[in-house]
Amino acid sequence: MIELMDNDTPTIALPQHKLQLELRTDERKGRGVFATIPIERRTLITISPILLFPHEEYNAHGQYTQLDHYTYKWKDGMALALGLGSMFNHDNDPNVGFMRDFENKLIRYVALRDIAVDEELCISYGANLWFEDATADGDDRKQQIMQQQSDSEDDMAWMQMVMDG
Ligand SMILES: C[S@@+](CC[C@H](N)C(=O)[O-])C[C@H]1O[C@@H](n2cnc3c(N)ncnc32)[C@H](O)[C@@H]1O
Repeated sequence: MIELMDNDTPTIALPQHKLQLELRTDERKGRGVFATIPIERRTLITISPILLFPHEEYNAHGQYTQLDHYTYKWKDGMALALGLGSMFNHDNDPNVGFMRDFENKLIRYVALRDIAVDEELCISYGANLWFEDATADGDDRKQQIMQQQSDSEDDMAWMQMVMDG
């Protein structure tokens, strides 16, 4: 929820601490986010404020650093999600969707379906991966989901499409 204070600057609630999540490490994927309690579909998992790198700065420096494994496409450049947002691994059948909020410079992460205890919380990075996907299985529908996310300008529309199944 976003509230405007008297001076019109937004105050953004950060409810992430209500959910009991863990960081666990996988040999192939590195660190990832796991549920320790059941999470219901449509639950807001976390909100990550972003750090924006303008295109010029990113092209000159960022793309040659570790940042390139973590950044999201943004309106005017590339964005690093602060906090848990940078820890979600990729799955081509994701159980977590994300919505970029360009105006408030943050990303909201929402459960796309019910998530069980010990399940990893994964997002889709889209169709153009830069690493060997440890979870790929070549399923047609999943490939289609990835491609549609890559093509979509609208995170909300993509999430709706996945949730409608
Ligand atoms: C945004 S980071 C995710 C957090 C990362 N695992 C860590 O430990 O910092 C993205 C990186 O995680 C790894 N990764 C994410 N999803 C993966 C997957 N499905 N298969 C293999 N590696 C994955 C890749 O090395 C990728 O560059």
